[in-house]
Amino acid sequence: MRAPVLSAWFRCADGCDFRAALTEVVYSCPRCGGLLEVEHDRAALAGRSAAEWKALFDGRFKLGAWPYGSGVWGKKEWVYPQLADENVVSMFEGGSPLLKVDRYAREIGLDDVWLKECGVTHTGSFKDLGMTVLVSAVKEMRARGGSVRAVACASTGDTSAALSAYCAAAGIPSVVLLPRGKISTAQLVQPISNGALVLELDTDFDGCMAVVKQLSETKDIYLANSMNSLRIEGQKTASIEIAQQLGWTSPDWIVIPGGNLGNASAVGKGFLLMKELGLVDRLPRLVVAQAENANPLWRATSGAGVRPTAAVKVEAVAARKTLASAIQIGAPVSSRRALRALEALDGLVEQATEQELADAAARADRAGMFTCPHTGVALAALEKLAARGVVKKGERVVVISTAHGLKFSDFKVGYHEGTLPGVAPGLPNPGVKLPATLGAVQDAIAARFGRG
Ligand SMILES: Cc1ncc(COP(=O)(O)O)c(C=O)c1O
Ligand SMILES: N[C@@H](CCOP(=O)(O)O)C(=O)O
Repeated sequence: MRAPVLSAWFRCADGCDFRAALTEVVYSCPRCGGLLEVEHDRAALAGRSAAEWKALFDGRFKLGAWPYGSGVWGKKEWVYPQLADENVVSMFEGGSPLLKVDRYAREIGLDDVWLKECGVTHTGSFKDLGMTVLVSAVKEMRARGGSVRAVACASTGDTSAALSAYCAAAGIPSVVLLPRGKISTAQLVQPISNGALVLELDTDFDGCMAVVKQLSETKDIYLANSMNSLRIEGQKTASIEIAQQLGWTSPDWIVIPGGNLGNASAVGKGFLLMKELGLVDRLPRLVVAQAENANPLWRATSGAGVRPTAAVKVEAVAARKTLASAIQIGAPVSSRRALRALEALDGLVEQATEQELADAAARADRAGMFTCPHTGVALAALEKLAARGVVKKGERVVVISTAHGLKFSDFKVGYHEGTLPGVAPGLPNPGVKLPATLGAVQDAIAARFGRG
């Protein structure tokens, strides 16, 4: 079979006829101001059958000649087909485990729950999936003599970690704008270590986002946040991977935590493309979970008794402090994209209090996981939906775990020591401090498990 010629380009996601090459420095539609999306030549993609695509992707999965063993670049034809291989900047991202979490499922009254561990990756969060694409695109632009001098982002910690690592690997300068004192130490030290210019601003994430948008108006500083739709192309491979790991089937539900809301649209985009090209025969339903302290999408939808559709308008809120610090976002840039995905995937929006997210994360950990607080938000949402009978026994659920729990060790320690503000831990397990004697140790074992 002769391989079809594939290509992708930017187009206005809000329906204007604006179109631009992926090597152009542009993030929103110059005509209507809407965000862009990457469009693929879908007729050319349909030139290969579903069986051929599955065989190609399966043959490369976590194997194959560089860079095709990467979970993202193993699907290069669906991501950025015309990118030169020598410009790919990859850390072998993707290919993350999909765990069947039976003990946890039983505890919450379900029986087919899976955890997609997107945090088990080079910089410890799902942001690597999109950042490999964006930084590779920048490398390609610079190789062609483009004007980009540095790449910049606003961040609550994970985007900045990914940006700085990929830029360091490529030898491209990076600049990160962080809300001072509002991200974990582990996240702060990542861009510092990778040599980024780390700017800690006296504001919150939304304030940093406003500054970085202005900063990137000059075409020499390239914007790396998910409003840049190149990121979405990489992130959408997580949904393709989920279907692949489930034997090319869709689960009934996908549950994700939402902040700036790029990832909700990425999940939707991946499933819609797979359905269109026949790799799966149905779509999952999508749940976006927000922290109650930073819940603009929830307020505009479930909180107002309104079904999430593209017509809904999301008002910005002042995001309050939450243990799920990476989603402390009040003015999500991708709310329109997320609403479109929610509409297409018959989705709904749920929220979780600090107590609920902390206990849900601890419950999952007690069943062998090690979840970040954002994944705690998603799990708490799932627990509430299961308790209300919206998600039912017999239905297959995939929860996307977005970051590694080790980035949030203060959250874990605080929970078990009972020092988290506003949280009375339901499942505390603090370390037991003892004198160094056999008797003391035997007594502690007996106190927990009884005498043998
Ligand atoms: C760990 C983590 N989980 C979830 C999210 C939410 O993703 P999104 O901003 O794409 O909604 C973020 C970032 O916002 C994050 O860093
Ligand atoms: N949680 C994010 C917030 C920015 O999101 P982005 O996907 O739009 O870059 C972070 O880690 O910075």
